[in-house]
Amino acid sequence: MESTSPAGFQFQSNELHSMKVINFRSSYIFDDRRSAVFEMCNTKVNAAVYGSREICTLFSSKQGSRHRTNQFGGLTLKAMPEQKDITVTNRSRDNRTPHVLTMAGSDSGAGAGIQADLKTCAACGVYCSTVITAVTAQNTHGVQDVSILSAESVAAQLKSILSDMHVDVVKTGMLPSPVMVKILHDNLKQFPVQALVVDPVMVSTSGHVLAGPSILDTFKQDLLPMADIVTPNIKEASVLLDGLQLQTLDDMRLAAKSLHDMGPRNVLVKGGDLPSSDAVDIFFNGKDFYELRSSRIQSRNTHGTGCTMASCIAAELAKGSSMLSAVKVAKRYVETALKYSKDINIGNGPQGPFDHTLKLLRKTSSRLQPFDPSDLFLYAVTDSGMNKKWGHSITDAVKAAIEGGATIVQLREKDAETGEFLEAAKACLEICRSHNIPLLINDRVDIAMACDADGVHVGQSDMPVNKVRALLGPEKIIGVSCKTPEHALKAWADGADYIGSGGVFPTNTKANNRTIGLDGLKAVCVASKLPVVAIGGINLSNARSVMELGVENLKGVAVVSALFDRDCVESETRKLHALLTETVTYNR
Ligand SMILES: Nc1ncnc2c1ncn2[C@@H]1O[C@H](COP(=O)(O)OP(=O)(O)OP(=O)(O)O)[C@@H](O)[C@H]1O
Ligand SMILES: Cc1ncc(CO)c(N)n1
Ligand SMILES: [Mg+2]
Repeated sequence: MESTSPAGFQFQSNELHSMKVINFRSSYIFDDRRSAVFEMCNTKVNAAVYGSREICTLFSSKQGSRHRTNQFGGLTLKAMPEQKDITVTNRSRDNRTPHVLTMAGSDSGAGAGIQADLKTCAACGVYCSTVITAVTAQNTHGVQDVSILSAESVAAQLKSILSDMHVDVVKTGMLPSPVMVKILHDNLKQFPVQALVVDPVMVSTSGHVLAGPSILDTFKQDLLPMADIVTPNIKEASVLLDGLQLQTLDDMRLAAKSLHDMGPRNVLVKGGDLPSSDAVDIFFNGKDFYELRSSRIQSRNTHGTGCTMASCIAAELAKGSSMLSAVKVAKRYVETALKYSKDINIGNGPQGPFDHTLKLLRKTSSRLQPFDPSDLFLYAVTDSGMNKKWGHSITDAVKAAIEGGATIVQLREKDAETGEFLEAAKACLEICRSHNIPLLINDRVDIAMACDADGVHVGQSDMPVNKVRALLGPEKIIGVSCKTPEHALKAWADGADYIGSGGVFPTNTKANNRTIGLDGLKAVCVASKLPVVAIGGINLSNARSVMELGVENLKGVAVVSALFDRDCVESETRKLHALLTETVTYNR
């Protein structure tokens, strides 16, 4: 069996049973090789894995100085979800602060460059250190001066940070001379990080050249192959592709593919400068294309959107997000920030900055972890009637489900009185947070906001997903019930994070609910660009048939009665968890 980590790194074979690996983190290294950094809770050392995609060699690391250890030499790893002794996951971080290092130019007007990166990371709750490559004199009229820093200064800044601090993700912006790419390469070889986000900044929006033609070959030959994602705008994509003209979404897809062939693992071609009514970006991961669409905000305050987008992607990756989730959150973040600051008035020129820190105005969420599709594996949905029947309090029921192995919880209290529901939600949230399990609220956006739950699940006739998103902000989890491929595609376009599809089997929990069967579920999964959780009448006797559909997007099952219409919720959950774990390969 083979498992793909959230960061897309693959392992095979099964020789590692006694070692518990927590905190998987992929990073690129050198000599065309990828590495992964592990922390072993039993050995209490950091270990890095250097190697090709299949065979990995473990290195241990003490206080930053990495040396090879024979104990792990040549070891082949298997991430085996069904065996709890190896958990390849990116969620446990020992309370370490997620950290992005930005290597970019200073923008005196503070809308783009280093200043945008610092503000974006702050708004995302991520620490940001800085390596300044150039100092620009820039305002809302344009760029008046550029002073490039010496190679020695840039090298010293990078080393200073990387030799001391634990950096999760490096993000690059303005790299005005080829030697800076080499310095970056050499430093990352010595101090590997989880991911490299490359914003191939070349020209400012006002038309000023920020990195001249001399950089082009280095970008193509050295920088792009190192990148986990590269984020060109239309003009930069064109320059990188020898003047290819980009006018349509199909052109952008073609460009994304050609850029991917140059070595980066993911490509985002940004369409901010395309004259269309929506702002559409194309994301390509080497396999699938995703069209990321948001409304175009009519505003002069769009200077620095590109830097902001790349920093937000880096910040989300540093928090442990998968690449696609990071890009989606970043897209929403830019849209929300532009909307929020569309009328602010800074400077007299044609290109104003926007306010990155909008989120500081909101209470920041106390849950740092982003949504991970594997959270949908065993999705527990509560039911007040069932709890009453068995004499369980809602908190006891939630606790028991989590202890039995539930990976996400939804409170579905159809007939609860609002004040009571809120108190119950707050208590459940405390339990979920202590286990690092996301808590969603069915339908009631107001309750979710009042208790700062991790998200909301809505049905087709509840509040529309785009309205829920506007209320909850870019980071919260939104799920939506879908019965058809059309519903699924709309859910993606509206900005949901996952879909629940069913009823797969007949159920008493929901009156007048049409059953779509396994075939209906499969059709939705195949069409969906979002992860899917199956729901409706799923229990110990039929869960296997659901998981064995073997469709990639199907990440788990959502269950009400089979967990909560029982005397012992914990043991029922445990049984279902064990059964699910036994079934087909799934991605964790
Ligand atoms: N007016 C707008 N409304 C909504 N989204 C926008 C708008 N302008 C740009 N975007 C989005 O912002 C992100 C950055 O894209 P853009 O093409 O502007 O990058 P860029 O040209 O590198 O930015 P800059 O050079 O100003 O830093 C993309 O997701 C894009 O779709
Ligand atoms: C310093 C700097 N970096 C990047 C950009 C691109 O927006 C800019 N205008 N200035
Ligand atoms: Mg732009």
